[in-house]
Amino acid sequence: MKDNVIVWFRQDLRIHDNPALYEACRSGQVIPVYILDDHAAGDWKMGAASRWWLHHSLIALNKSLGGNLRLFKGDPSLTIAQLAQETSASAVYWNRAYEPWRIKRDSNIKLEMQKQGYTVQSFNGSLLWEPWDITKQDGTHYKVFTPFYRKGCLNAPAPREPLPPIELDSIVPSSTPFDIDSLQLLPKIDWDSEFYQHWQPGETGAADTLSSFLNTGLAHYRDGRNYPAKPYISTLSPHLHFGEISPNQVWYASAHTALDTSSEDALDCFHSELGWREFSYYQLYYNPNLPEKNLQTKFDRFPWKTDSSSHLSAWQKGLTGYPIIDAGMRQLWKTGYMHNRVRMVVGSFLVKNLLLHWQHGARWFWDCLLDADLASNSASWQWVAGCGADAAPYFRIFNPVTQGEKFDSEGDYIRQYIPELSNIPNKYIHTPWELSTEELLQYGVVLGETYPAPIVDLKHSRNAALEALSSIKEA
Ligand SMILES: Cc1cc2nc3c(=O)[nH]c(=O)nc-3n(C[C@H](O)[C@H](O)[C@H](O)COP(=O)(O)OP(=O)(O)OC[C@H]3O[C@@H](n4cnc5c(N)ncnc54)[C@H](O)[C@@H]3O)c2cc1C
Repeated sequence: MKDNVIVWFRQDLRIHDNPALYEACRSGQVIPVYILDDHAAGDWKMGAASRWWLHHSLIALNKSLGGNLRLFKGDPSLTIAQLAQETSASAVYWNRAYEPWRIKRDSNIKLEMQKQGYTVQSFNGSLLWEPWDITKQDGTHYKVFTPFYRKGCLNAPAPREPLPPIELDSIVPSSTPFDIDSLQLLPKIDWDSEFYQHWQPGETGAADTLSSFLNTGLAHYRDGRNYPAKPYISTLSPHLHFGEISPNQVWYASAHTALDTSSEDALDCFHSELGWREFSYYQLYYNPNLPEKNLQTKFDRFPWKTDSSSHLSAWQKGLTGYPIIDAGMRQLWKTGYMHNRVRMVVGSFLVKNLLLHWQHGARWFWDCLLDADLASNSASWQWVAGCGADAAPYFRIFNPVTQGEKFDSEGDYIRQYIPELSNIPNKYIHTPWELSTEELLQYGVVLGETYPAPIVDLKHSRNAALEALSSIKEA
């Protein structure tokens, strides 16, 4: 008779290429479990959009596990110890997670369970390279992306190839019903209705999304990825965040497709974006304060505005009067996602034109993004604000009008999310205020009524940002 092994699912909600599950299936009878732990997560417990995704992803995972996923809520150290006793398990396996609160919690659980005689093993199920495997020649860690990725990662041993499929005939049947509603993950207000049109959480949805990207997006990715109305990005981020697909599966599947279609150039670009994901985790691992503290401490003196409420609320609601900003913020609210180019532009606008602290933005994204990820969100906001490790220089201020004109020249993205501007001609779609009141009326727009007038002047706010920056330089 084989031993019982608890497999603790976390951000690896898949059965394929899941190292912990794979090893457990080889060595024993599997007891699969998911535990919602809002307590240890503290300030970074999952936001509303992530909870929606998790709800559906767990349903999909439970189906793949033949209805045998055990669900719990609370302190995992107690849950696992109790479950191990009840099921006479001899081992606990999980795939590693890298949030500081998880590292702390998991290390304690490992120690405690080992003391009690259990075998505890953790595996790499969500990164291409472990942070501690990528170091400079002098043993220190990288601070800048390009050398991290090109010298560090690409010269390290290649990422592990996806594991062979497993037989799931060794799962111990669950005696308790799968009560997903007990986790209370779905929003109480009806705000998620559009999510269903855009997303299919779960491993099948992840595989379909990857396959559609490989068929139609990858070859155009290098340039196409900058245009928010074009279908050349993968939209894999929530699937990757919840581990419904591994980065290894994505890395190797895209490499095979690129080889078949001679798209090596596009592949290099796509792989380097996966590299940014690795770099975000790397930064979080070496800077556990990344979500809360400026990496460049001189930004601690930055004179952020404190009377934030009206501008912040206009930004959150997509009512700033700058069409590309408003389209992005509305895309986020409606679909739980925002295109990367637009994330950078709305981030720059919040931090540089409105002079609001990047943490306001990071918090709002945390609640609204389906792919909200502590590593990528924190590292990206620090990058946008200019205070991160390898950040966009603070003086590089995205101009929302020129960004819109360059990357959405026909206004397709704007019209999709701001229907009240849909009749405005392309020439003015990014600058409706340049039309006269009569002309605007012709297109059904009354500035300040049907669509807001710009809430700040771009030139003045840019100068104010540069002045604020020079104040921290001189201090
Ligand atoms: C202010 C700001 C906040 C962000 N917050 C998050 C977040 O919470 N979660 C998140 O997953 N990404 C975040 N990103 C990074 C990026 O915008 C998204 O990963 C990307 O838009 C997801 O779309 P996609 O899957 O189509 O990406 P693709 O372009 O198809 O890229 C493939 C994968 O590579 C990874 N990736 C791509 N770009 C980046 C990047 N710049 N940084 C890290 N990983 C990247 C993602 O896992 C993505 O799914 C943020 C970016 C900014 C500017």
